[in-house]
Amino acid sequence: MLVRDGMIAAIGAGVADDATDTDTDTEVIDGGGGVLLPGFVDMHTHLREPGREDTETIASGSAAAALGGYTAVFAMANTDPVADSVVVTDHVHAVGRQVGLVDVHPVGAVTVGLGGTQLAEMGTMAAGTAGVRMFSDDGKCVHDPLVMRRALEYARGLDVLIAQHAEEPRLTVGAVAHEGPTAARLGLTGWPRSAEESIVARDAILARDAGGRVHICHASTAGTVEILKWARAQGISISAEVTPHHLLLDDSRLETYDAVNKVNPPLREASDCRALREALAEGVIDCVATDHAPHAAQEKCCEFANARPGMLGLQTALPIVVETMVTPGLLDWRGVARVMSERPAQITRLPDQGRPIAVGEPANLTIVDPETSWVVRGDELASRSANTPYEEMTMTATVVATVLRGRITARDGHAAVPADGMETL
Ligand SMILES: NC(=O)N[C@@H](CC(=O)O)C(=O)O
Ligand SMILES: [Zn+2]
Ligand SMILES: [Zn+2]
Repeated sequence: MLVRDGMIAAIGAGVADDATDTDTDTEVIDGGGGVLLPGFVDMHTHLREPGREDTETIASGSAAAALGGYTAVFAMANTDPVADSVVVTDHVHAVGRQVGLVDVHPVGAVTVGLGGTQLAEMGTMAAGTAGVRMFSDDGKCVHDPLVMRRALEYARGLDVLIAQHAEEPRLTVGAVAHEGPTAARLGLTGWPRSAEESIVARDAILARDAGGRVHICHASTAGTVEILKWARAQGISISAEVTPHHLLLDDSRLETYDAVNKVNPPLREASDCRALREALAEGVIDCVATDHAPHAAQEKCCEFANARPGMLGLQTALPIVVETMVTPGLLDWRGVARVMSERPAQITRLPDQGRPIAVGEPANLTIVDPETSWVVRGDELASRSANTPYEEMTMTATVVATVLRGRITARDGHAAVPADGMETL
């Protein structure tokens, strides 16, 4: 494949040789018989800037994304200050462009300060230079049904997406773990499946009547899958994502009380993992999103009940999709392109991501070596935090290179220097 001016210029035997003969500046990447995919798109990333730059910056998170094979990420709004105004969303977008390792699309908050009562100025955020196209109070649920209804009505008019963190707060007071036999035995307060499912069902019905598009963040239960099937059959505009950790891990991980396994929604049971994998294979769940959630060591190395929920995800997503979906035969590589790139780009209406690999298309690409294994070490990841539940685990499938509009943003485990030479990495 020949890439020129950020676009795919030619594909076929010999095009690279011809190019290097005529232009000595041409960079050559030998794919080594690996897999060429459209660059991944993450609908759910926490970059922690502004406010908690000690745990992640837009630069460090962008490097992690490029190393994970991503060419676009959506940065959630639960920063400090909250991304509930055009000042913050345009700032995040501008810094993302300056860094230049991945397209950073800020997510706008649905309600002022994630407070759940007063709608944020979605229209001005959508009209800003960032062109915000997705709104979410993620971290908190838009639990008031009237506020959610209004948000969906406005979203319809603006043609933007509302992404819901589905958690009925009255059912999760004090909850820190999946409600089931494991939590009962360990003495941890339970978070029932119904806390998620009741909101998913309610929001499907609200979206039907408002005519807006709703997206379900981090689907975690078999019951959510059943509700999604029902809603789709009704023709409701609903989409959903699943995280790598909910595909791979279950609540047996909590035995050690190590808070690295604490996450919202909580790790569920093995039967839920199976249902989520099948739903992703069948397209009932549209895509994989990381919910990359960096936290400082002191926020994780404490009593389980007091630890912050969330885990790193950008650099480990692909090998987990390979392990849970490709190796068991649930998805082929075409399917990986669908769930990691094409569907998230379609849901968020990104025009230049998740495109076919063809002449005239933008060169947003990921080259994967499906055979090579590596060992996860939190302190070696590009993130400023190290809260990975996969410490010392061997992962198979390695990102050889990531290309953003023709520029190599990651290669052989090294992220490119940010576009303007920023030193904040
Ligand atoms: N997933 C998490 O456990 N934590 C997320 C918030 C969220 O996604 O709900 C965070 O911001 O840390
Ligand atoms: Zn959430
Ligand atoms: Zn999140």
